[in-house]
Amino acid sequence: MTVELAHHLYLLIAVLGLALSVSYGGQPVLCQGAFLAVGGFGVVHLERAGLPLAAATFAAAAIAACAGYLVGLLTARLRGAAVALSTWAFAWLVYALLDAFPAVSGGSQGLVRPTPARLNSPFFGVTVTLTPWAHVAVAGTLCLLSLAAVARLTRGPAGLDWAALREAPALATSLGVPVLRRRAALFATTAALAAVSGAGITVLLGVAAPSDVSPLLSLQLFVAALIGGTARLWGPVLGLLVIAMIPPLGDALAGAVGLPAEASGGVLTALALVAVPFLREPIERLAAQWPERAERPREPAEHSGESATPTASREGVMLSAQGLDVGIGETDILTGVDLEVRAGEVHALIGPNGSGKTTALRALAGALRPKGGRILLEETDVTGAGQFEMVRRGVTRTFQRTVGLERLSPHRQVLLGVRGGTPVPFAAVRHLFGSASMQDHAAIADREAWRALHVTELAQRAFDRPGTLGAGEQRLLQVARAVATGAHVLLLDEPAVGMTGPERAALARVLRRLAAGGVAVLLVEHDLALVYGVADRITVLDRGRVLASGTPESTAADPAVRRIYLGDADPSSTHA
Ligand SMILES: Nc1ncnc2c1ncn2[C@@H]1O[C@H](COP(=O)(O)OP(=O)(O)OP(=O)(O)O)[C@@H](O)[C@H]1O
Repeated sequence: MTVELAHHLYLLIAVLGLALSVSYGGQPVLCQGAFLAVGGFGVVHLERAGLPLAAATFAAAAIAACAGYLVGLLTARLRGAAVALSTWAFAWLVYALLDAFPAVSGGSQGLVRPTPARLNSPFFGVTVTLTPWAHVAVAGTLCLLSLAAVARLTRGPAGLDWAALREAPALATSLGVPVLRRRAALFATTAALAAVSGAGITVLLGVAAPSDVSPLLSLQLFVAALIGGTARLWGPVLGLLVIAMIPPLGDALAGAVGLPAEASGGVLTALALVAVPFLREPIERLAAQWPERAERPREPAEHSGESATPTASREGVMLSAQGLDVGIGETDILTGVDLEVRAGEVHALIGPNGSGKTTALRALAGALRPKGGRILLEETDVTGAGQFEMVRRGVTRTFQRTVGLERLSPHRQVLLGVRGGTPVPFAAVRHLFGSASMQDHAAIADREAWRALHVTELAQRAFDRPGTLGAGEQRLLQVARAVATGAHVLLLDEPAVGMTGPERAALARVLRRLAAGGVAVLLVEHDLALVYGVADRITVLDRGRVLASGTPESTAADPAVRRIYLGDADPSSTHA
């Protein structure tokens, strides 16, 4: 009974680790058993090589972390079923390798090590005999430490990344968060915790056997992580309780219908997997009642006012496209587009549906690689630089559709923008250990967030539940997140969609305020009354080519614009 309890607590460590990738990384990882194997077999081999138990466990976890990081990088671009299949294949590969190399795995009997184990502390000269109760204490402490670490990380910079990875990876990328590396780092942590779990179980049972780390175990751990897939800390605990029920239920089933125990365990795991969507929905509904908690910082006094605008430090042309050709697949979308966006100006990009405005924005933001032409940021050629690089250089875009992070307060969402725009090395680890310098960084990030909230007139809503924000406020929040990256160039895709009249007026004020602060704003918009009310310069696109470009007056008077695009009406009085 005590051994079983310790066994389950060790497994809980693996489930907690897996929940990081599944719930936070949004990746259905099906190879946790393989990393348990790294820990289980690794610790025996490393001990045989002369390492003390604690060092052997640490080294096995480090090896698993490296392997996890690699697998994480390989699978980070994949989504959904592709991740599940590739990690499932990895689980089988490791299982097959254990079978193929009995020198490593000890064959079907496994590798035996002496039990009970002893832990020697070189510092205090203490020796602890790892009896089953000692294992319960060790495993329980590790579980509590893992839970506490995850809880602390969730409230810090890592929590922001995780929320974005889980709910809106495309948004995270557009804000400069390195999504692939973050997923790989989560995967590495997942693998390291599995290895600790595997090492603990091997030491507890005195044997590491291939049959104990089969792909079925990976599936069971996945089900456990999935049941609590709402990224709540109690989720994995609940999941493990379900998993703990499988062996006794499997035995009962085996007895009742005469199935082999292994097969009935598999049947029950499959049933649990099928039941997960039905279990998850009520759990998620319950979890959604509590938005993610974070420290609720007070607004710094010097930023509680209208005057909070970006600093006007640059002038002249900030971003320009020269003869830009962009295609998607075989289709040419933009041909020879020239465009100049100046510091301190709102430059509107207008044109009929499908004329290529969003495509131009995506290319300028680094989300699409142009087929021809150049993109210059001030004097620097940035053609082909990716989104990540462009955000670092001060160019950020918003999306045409509203993308929200439903569990993060507006303040935290804006902090995500700050985090993407001005990354702090090893921020998550430094936050975890309460580094003093991290507190300074946090204070700076907080000031930036408040600045962005004030510029966009959202400061009053900073801590409200995102779901209570109106459609227009959600659009402004998109702008606020982009502003928070510290962008000198903002590429805004139809920010007025869904806005009421007063909200449009607020948006116009926000755009003028940003320009007055020195930001170069490229505004894609169909609301021509708004455009002609705020723009300093207008470029009209038609079928992927520039039809006209100049001041609002000159484009409004341009016969080609009137005739071809606006049907002879005066564009400045038109709502499209
Ligand atoms: N992923 C894609 N694959 C193929 N064609 C695409 C893709 N995205 C856009 N297009 C095509 O490129 C053209 C330009 O689209 P784009 O969204 O840039 O236009 P737009 O001017 O922003 O339109 P709207 O005002 O309706 O948003 C359209 O004909 C569209 O069908």
